[in-house]
Amino acid sequence: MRPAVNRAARLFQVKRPAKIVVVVVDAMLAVRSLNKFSQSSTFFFHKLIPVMANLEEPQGVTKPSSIGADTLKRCEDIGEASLWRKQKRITFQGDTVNGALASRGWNYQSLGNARDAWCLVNRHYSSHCNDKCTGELSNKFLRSIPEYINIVEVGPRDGLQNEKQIVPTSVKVELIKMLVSSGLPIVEATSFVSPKWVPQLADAKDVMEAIQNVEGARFPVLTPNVKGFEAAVAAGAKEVAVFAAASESFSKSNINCSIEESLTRYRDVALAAGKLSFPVRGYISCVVGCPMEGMVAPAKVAYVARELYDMGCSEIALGDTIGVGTPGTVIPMLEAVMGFVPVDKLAVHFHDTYGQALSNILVSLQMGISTVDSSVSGLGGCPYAKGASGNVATEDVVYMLDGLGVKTNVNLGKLMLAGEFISKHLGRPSGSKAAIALSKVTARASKL
Ligand SMILES: CC(C)(COP(=O)([O-])OP(=O)([O-])OC[C@H]1O[C@@H](n2cnc3c(N)ncnc32)[C@H](O)[C@@H]1OP(=O)([O-])[O-])[C@@H](O)C(=O)NCCC(=O)NCCSC(=O)C[C@@](C)(O)CC(=O)[O-]
Repeated sequence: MRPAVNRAARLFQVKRPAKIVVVVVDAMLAVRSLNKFSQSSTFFFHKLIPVMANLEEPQGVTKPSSIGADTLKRCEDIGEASLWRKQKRITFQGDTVNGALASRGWNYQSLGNARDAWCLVNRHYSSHCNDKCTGELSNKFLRSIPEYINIVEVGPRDGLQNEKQIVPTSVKVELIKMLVSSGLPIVEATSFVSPKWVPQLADAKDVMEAIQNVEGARFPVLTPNVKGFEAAVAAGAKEVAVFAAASESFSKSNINCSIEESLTRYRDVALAAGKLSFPVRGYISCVVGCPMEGMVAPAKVAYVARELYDMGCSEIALGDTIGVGTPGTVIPMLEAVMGFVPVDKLAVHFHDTYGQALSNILVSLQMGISTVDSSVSGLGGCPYAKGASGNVATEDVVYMLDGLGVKTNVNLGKLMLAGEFISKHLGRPSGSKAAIALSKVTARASKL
């Protein structure tokens, strides 16, 4: 055995042949018991030994050497045939499985079995890009994507505003706290709008007061006029958002005035905010399509964007309110807006009505956008845009960005807990495909 191990160590430049001895016996048993690999001694020496020898030994988690054939089989059952081949990535660039679990907000003990945790981590990280593109993003399709993406979580505001049943203030506050603890840097907390228009957010003042001591995130709120701005400031808000539209009909139905009238109101809000040095975000709804007018011309969006930027908005958020956009319409719209507003001042806000949100986000990132709005569990829909479904789910966005190797600072495990919390309260399944899929994996793993 020893000469074979030393040969393998030399062949693969593994510096710790002793570690190979520790793992080799169990590994041989495991490999032998897998029908698929039983004939494959080549696989064993060329792939398995070196990658196993490089594994760190995580504290409290079953050692790689004691992962038995049954676990391997089950991993294979859940699509993890590549587990062994991808083994090296389980160290998370020098981290241990334990650390990796902690960084995702999972505790291996809660999974019931450390081996499950090992599988889950590897499974979970299947969204990561391969080693070739990690870090440098050197692939030509990914090169232009920013290294860090700011996620603006709009669930407590955009996500809940359309809910028929009034969500108790305490639930909203708990949701916000859970979202913050997942690492989200910006959580849009509520709106200071007319309670006659949006009854769900009539408790805006109470929500703001309850989160005054919550640290670690910014909490912008929507204000449609100076009255709303003053109420927001009195309740402790430190930054606000105004919301215009690129479609006259939508402007009328959403805020009961024309685009020009809304811009006049927002200049007043921007002026008042400027005096307090508060940032103002400027939303534009219907940037590619309107529920009443149909297609919206990019030039109209560019015009409103320029007006909002000129009045002092620090960021312009481009909203596909009814989720009809595709990269085919989003790209020309972004091109038009970028003629007037610097790309680092732009954010994208996609609803997922037609299942296009992630592809639209991806092209936006490729065009240099580094701020993306999303809503936990895909909650949402605008009360004044019939048929608009939820915003793109934050879990899905984080999963994709993880896969691209883009930093977000968001812990997907903790984010999923926030999603579960609010979905449970609303009595319906999560609207996030990633959250549903990952929960199934967790449930299966806990049965192993
Ligand atoms: C803009 C208004 C107020 C105009 O509403 P109005 O009826 O034209 O205004 P008004 O000045 O005649 O006031 C009517 C009543 O509202 C009160 N009022 C007036 N302002 C406020 C205020 N700030 N806060 C609290 N109360 C207010 C005002 O005092 C008065 O009370 P009354 O005398 O009848 O008792 C109304 O249309 C409104 O509140 N609209 C909000 C609609 C909304 O919140 N829509 C959803 C947000 S936008 C969105 O979701 C899209 C986005 C941002 O996510 C991006 C995307 O996806 O596209």
